[in-house]
Amino acid sequence: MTQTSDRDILATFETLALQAGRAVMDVYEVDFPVELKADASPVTEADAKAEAIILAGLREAYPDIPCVAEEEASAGICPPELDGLFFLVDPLDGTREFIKRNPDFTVNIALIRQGIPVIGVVYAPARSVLYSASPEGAFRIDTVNHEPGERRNIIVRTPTRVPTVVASRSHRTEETDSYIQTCGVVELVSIGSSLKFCLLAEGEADIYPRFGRTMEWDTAAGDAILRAAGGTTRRVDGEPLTYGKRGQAEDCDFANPWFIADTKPA
Ligand SMILES: Nc1ncnc2c1ncn2[C@@H]1O[C@H](COP(=O)(O)O)[C@@H](OP(=O)(O)O)[C@H]1O
Ligand SMILES: [Mg+2]
Repeated sequence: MTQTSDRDILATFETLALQAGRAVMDVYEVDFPVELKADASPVTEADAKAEAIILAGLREAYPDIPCVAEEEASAGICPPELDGLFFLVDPLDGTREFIKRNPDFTVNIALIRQGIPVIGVVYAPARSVLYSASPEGAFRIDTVNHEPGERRNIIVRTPTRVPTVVASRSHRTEETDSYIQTCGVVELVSIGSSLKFCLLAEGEADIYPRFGRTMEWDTAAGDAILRAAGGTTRRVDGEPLTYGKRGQAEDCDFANPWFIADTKPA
């Protein structure tokens, strides 16, 4: 695929994420019911509306590229073949934050090529910031009323003497806490959602250890942004995290192993 078409894909991602973010905020600003999925995780109409906007847009623009999306996967809907190139969509990451009215929640769209997240957008509509990345670089875009504003290049920072560690706000585990204790003196920041990757990508944090459950759609877009900004995400054995792990033959799994994201390149 050419650089030009990477650019087209990124532009499509940005447009769809901004549209989905607007729909998410329309729900956020009024009272909304919360349902529980089969795995007991919460879901709202914002998740469904945002996913419908993103999937319709991706399928119209790129009908040949399969899409794996959180709400479809929860309903058992998965493309039969991924063929080394597919989209991963988490329409509302940090649903618990959304429900608690904490503005960390994000809209996430990624392109996976041969197991690697190469293009991604993460939009935090309640924070008015869109992160966007392709092999050409990573950007932070301030938004105004869900329209793109100033765009600036971002890169990871050289680790500071007292590193800043980011961890989940709502899903911390004992194993993550034990790992953080091995890091010595750190500044600890708790954030819900894929914004953790973006803080590393823009040089505001140094390490994101996740010794607990995540799915590929939770991490792919943020991981793409981190990689384009100079960092990467590795399994605990040190190998870069890969995508397209669909589990047993026919099912939708796409679970990640534990990982550590940091500011060192792959
Ligand atoms: N016990 C649990 N209940 C719900 N989601 C969980 C969970 N443990 C891990 N997760 C995953 O953690 C993600 C949020 O991560 P974080 O806490 O870093 O924001 C959730 O994404 P969703 O909000 O998209 O469902 C979900 O996939
Ligand atoms: Mg998620």
